[in-house]
Amino acid sequence: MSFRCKISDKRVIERPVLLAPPASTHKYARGSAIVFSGPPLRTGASRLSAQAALTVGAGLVTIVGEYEALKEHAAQVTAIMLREVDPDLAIIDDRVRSALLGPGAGISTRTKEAVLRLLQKGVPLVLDADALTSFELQPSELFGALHDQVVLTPHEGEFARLFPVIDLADRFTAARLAAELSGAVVLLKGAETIVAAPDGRLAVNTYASPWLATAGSGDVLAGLVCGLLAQGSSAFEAACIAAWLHGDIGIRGGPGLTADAMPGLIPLVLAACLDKG
Ligand SMILES: NC(=O)C1=CN([C@@H]2O[C@H](COP(=O)(O)OP(=O)(O)OC[C@H]3O[C@@H](n4cnc5c(N)ncnc54)[C@H](O)[C@@H]3O)[C@@H](O)[C@H]2O)[C@@H](O)CC1
Ligand SMILES: Nc1ncnc2c1ncn2[C@@H]1O[C@H](COP(=O)(O)OP(=O)(O)O)[C@@H](O)[C@H]1O
Repeated sequence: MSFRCKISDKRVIERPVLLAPPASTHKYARGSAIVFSGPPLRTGASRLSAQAALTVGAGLVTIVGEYEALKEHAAQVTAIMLREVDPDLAIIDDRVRSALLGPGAGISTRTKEAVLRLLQKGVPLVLDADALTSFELQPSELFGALHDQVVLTPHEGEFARLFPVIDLADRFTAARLAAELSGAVVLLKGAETIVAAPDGRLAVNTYASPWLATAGSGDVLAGLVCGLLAQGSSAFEAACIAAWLHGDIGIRGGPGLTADAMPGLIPLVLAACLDKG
């Protein structure tokens, strides 16, 4: 594992410690991640996620999608690989350590089916945005298929759609109940981000900035979680570390910060976390 997660006695997430990869490492040892693309003209969100996953340290990141969508990505990315999606998801082979689905995916039966197929693969998984909202009418269908290496990353709107029975007035209790109900780690986004695991672990990230409230910011966060899962962090730790790193991106970025600029700040954030010992 590349990061040590630190949480205070008061359940506040602290600066994580980044361990440099061993001299003998190679890109597959650092972890291979898959990010699912949105359809043509909706590819930006998944691209932001993929850039964040790669920059936070996954050894390889592949964007998977339909051919016309990949053409858009090809005009924008270089280090990130592109592969056409196949119906059986054979792309999720033994080397793949994490996946992300939802940013820009579209709210549809197609997205729902893709989520359920992906969950059957058992790979550590981040479900964000439209992958959550697509289950608004039948959340139990999603909950029945989740496993404990899944991280759900709703903002309050998405949370209310997926967990209509849970009152958001107390966000700590809401996140804890949602993790229990769904059986997955829940990262509830907002000015304070709460992370809850089905086994009762709970943490909060207060180290953030309102400059993070900008379109695509959550897509970057989802990509960070995916990139950390690829490197071997557990679902709960990946969510906690990502929330802190994302907060630091916001603090460093400050006024004028856009999601496009966020991946470029990640190396500075990582350098400040690097274990010098
Ligand atoms: N560059 C891009 O391509 C971007 C694509 N995005 C994608 O656009 C799609 C829609 O995502 P959105 O999050 O905009 O919209 P949603 O489809 O989640 O709906 C937004 C609605 O949710 C409600 N809501 C309640 N609490 C909220 C909160 N805390 N934050 C935001 N909305 C809240 C509001 O009523 C708002 O009208 C997703 O697939 C997302 O990944 C966005 O992430 C923005 C950037
Ligand atoms: N006022 C705020 N203070 C700190 N962080 C915020 C604030 N508002 C939003 N954020 C963070 O910005 C991100 C927004 O994500 P999201 O709502 O999914 O946007 P998008 O869908 O456009 O990517 C979340 O990580 C959230 O925690």
